Amino acid sequence: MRTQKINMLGTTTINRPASSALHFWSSVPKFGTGLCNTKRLARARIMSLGTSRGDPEVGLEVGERLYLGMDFGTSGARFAVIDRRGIIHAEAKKEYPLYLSGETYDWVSSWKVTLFSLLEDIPLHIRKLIASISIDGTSATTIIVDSKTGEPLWRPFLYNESCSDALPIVKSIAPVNHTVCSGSSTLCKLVSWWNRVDSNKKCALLLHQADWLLWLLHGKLGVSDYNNALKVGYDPEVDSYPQWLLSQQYSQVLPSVIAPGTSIGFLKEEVITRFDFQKDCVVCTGTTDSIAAFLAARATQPGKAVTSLGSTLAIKLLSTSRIEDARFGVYSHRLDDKWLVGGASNTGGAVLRQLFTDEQLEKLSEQINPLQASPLDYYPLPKAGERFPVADPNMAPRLHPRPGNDAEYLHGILESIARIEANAYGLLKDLGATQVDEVFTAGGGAKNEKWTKIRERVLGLPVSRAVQTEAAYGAALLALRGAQQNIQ
Ligand SMILES: Nc1ncnc2c1ncn2[C@@H]1O[C@H](COP(=O)(O)OP(=O)(O)O)[C@@H](O)[C@H]1O
Ligand SMILES: O=C(CO)[C@H](O)[C@H](O)COP(=O)(O)O
Repeated sequence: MRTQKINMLGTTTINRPASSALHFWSSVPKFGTGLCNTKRLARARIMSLGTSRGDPEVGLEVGERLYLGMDFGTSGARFAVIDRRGIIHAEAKKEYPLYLSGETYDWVSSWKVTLFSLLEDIPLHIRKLIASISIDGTSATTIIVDSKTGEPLWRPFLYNESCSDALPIVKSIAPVNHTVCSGSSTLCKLVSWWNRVDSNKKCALLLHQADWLLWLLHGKLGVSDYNNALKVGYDPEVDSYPQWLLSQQYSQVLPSVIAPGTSIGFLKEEVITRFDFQKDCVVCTGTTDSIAAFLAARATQPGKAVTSLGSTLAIKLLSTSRIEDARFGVYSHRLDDKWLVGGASNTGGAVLRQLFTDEQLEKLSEQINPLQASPLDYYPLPKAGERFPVADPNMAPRLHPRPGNDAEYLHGILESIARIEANAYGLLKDLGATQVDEVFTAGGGAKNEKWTKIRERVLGLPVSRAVQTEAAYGAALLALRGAQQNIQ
């Protein structure tokens, strides 16, 4: 298992952002990887490794605390530790160890091992200052667990798994084109499991990946957040499960739901002891990975959007209107008093990783002229199945004809993914969402400046790398908010 230490990100002068409709998110100053104040960074690093003696230079006051965010993405997990100003004091990432269990991977073991291994990677002096923790995970990644022990009763359903067998049943109970009316929805996964002859229904409880990981830390089974619970049918507008769902027999397995970044309780004693956390360290509800990436980007005005170019392409557009239409894989997550409209395509980095290493991507991208359109027309998918802006579980990948020159091939793939992104934003506009006027990029693809220029040309919009590109930073902001609410 490889732990890759990401360089400590620099800090810039504290920007007091203009007032914004998004409450908390605009109250934490923006820090970026931009003009790094190395002196301040160096002192921050010293401070975070020493005891907190307080230092006006980097803003750490005596006794000041830190906030831990963890992102469990598709290919690996990351953490970021920030202070109340948003300065990063430690971060790292780790690929999942893979354990084969018969024909399939034991993802639950991979996630659990990675969780505790990353906690070990946080320097002890920083761990001792952490006041709250939050975790984001891949959306609709579903684990059915024993409601008494928390142990999984079945293998997890991953975020992009489609349980089309359950779709007719789900469509028969849910409103037309509701978010759950997609084979990859959490509700389809639950119904598919419930209808299995060997499902142990008596003591079952449904959790999402982030919920289960957080449970390992706080020990209170059955708590989720209204972002993760959206795709099982939770209605974040009325803050409850709808009656058409509560009247189903399997509603007994649904978790309770509270807002993201809400304190659930203190760390379990065994976690405090094992990792030397403070006894007053709280664990807060999390969110999904693409929402955490949106939070990290600090976009606070309607019309701003974040495209997460990770293994998948997940789009989040801040909108004053709520849109949902399962025919196209479009749904709206709640963010305080606004809506994050979008969806997640299966195109993205996973296809690139099937064809090129990260080093090859860098080398080949250098040869691309982003201002020149590629004539190649692909629909890049890692395997059959697409969720958004086309919702078709049988959609086949299109990656041919392959030119002899790999740089040309990559150019065609990057441009084709950009066209999918442009179609997605056009669809959101046609469905009535606030018109996008600027796109920030998160995820591994955000580092590719040639791709950013291709996307800017294809989208016809300003496209830039988000100030913070890691979802773990967004999860740390949730932990910070949870700690501040806990004090009030
Ligand atoms: N230079 C690059 N250009 C485009 N994509 C890249 C580049 N480097 C890495 N990637 C892609 O980034 C993806 C990993 O991003 P990440 O946000 O870590 O994904 P996830 O969180 O979904 O696991 C990989 O699929 C990889 O192909
Ligand atoms: O693609 C994914 C994994 O990275 C998830 O589906 C992504 O989280 C999008 O889901 P949501 O919009 O609910 O956050």
